[in-house]
Amino acid sequence: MAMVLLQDLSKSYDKGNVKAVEAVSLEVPQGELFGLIGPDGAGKTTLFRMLTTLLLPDGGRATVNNLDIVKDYKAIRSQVGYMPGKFSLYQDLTVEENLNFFATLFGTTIEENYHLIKDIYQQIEPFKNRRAGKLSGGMKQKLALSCALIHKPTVLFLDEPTTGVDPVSRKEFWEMLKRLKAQGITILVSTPYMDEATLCDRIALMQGGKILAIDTPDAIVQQYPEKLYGVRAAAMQKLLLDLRAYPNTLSCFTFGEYFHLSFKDDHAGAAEDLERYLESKGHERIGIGEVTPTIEDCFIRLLKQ
Ligand SMILES: Nc1ncnc2c1ncn2[C@@H]1O[C@H](COP(=O)(O)OP(=O)(O)OP(=O)(O)O)[C@@H](O)[C@H]1O
Repeated sequence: MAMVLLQDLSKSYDKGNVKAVEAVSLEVPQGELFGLIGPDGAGKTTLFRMLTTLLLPDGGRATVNNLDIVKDYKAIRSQVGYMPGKFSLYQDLTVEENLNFFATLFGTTIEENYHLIKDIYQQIEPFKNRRAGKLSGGMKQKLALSCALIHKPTVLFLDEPTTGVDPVSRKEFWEMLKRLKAQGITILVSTPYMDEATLCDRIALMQGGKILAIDTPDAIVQQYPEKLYGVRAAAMQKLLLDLRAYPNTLSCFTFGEYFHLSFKDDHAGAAEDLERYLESKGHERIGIGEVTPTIEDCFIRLLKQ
């Protein structure tokens, strides 16, 4: 069963001048951990705000647990958990007061659903009398997730939950998400971090309000159509110019300490031909080797199409 269903969902701002979400269609089955991957401004927040009924769409339709996001907004609000991108809890309330507040708002108590948040909340419980505004980034994130979970939602929307959080807390956070998924909660999570894409069951790559690709992370990577090579040399700036000028270069972009390159004609010996060309241009310490594409490579390729 589709727990979240979007059909041509659209939203624009500034009298239609900014198309934040453009005719997005997708389906998330019950119990899936679904990732919305895209850079700042891709439209992730707008999409989440429509699905959590905080913003009205201006085109298309969507349902959450078979409830219409416009007509059935009240019912949806009691069923979904939402962790907005910006820290949205009450900074002057303590950890426990914040959690109590959200529990009361949804007509429940901390005790009733403690089992759901136990794993997460236990880690911040020693600081339960501390004001939320005085917590570290990782602790704020755990409190926000506890508050989003306290009413036992069927669907959880997490907008960039790991942005600005240290790598250890990020890893812990994804482990928590896996445990929540195991309890049958459907999770939609957005992130600008490509490495987190591989932790999702399926992902949608989003840019400029549109979905560029949607599939499992493995399938997206396997669909990369060309062989990809990592290239480096002593003078990287000159290398980029020379690689771009090389007649057999199909695409070339910066990737960590390398340039990732694919050939127009990837014949046997194409890499050796390139090496000779670079030597003729005076390059030293040249390294060329085939690399396995990552989600980030796929994203960059889609953006250039
Ligand atoms: N209230 C608004 N008024 C006008 N334009 C807006 C408004 N909110 C968002 N936008 C624009 O809509 C587009 C999508 O923004 P959105 O916040 O949904 O993207 P995002 O992927 O969540 O990125 P971010 O992480 O920066 O929030 C951007 O071009 C943004 O500038």
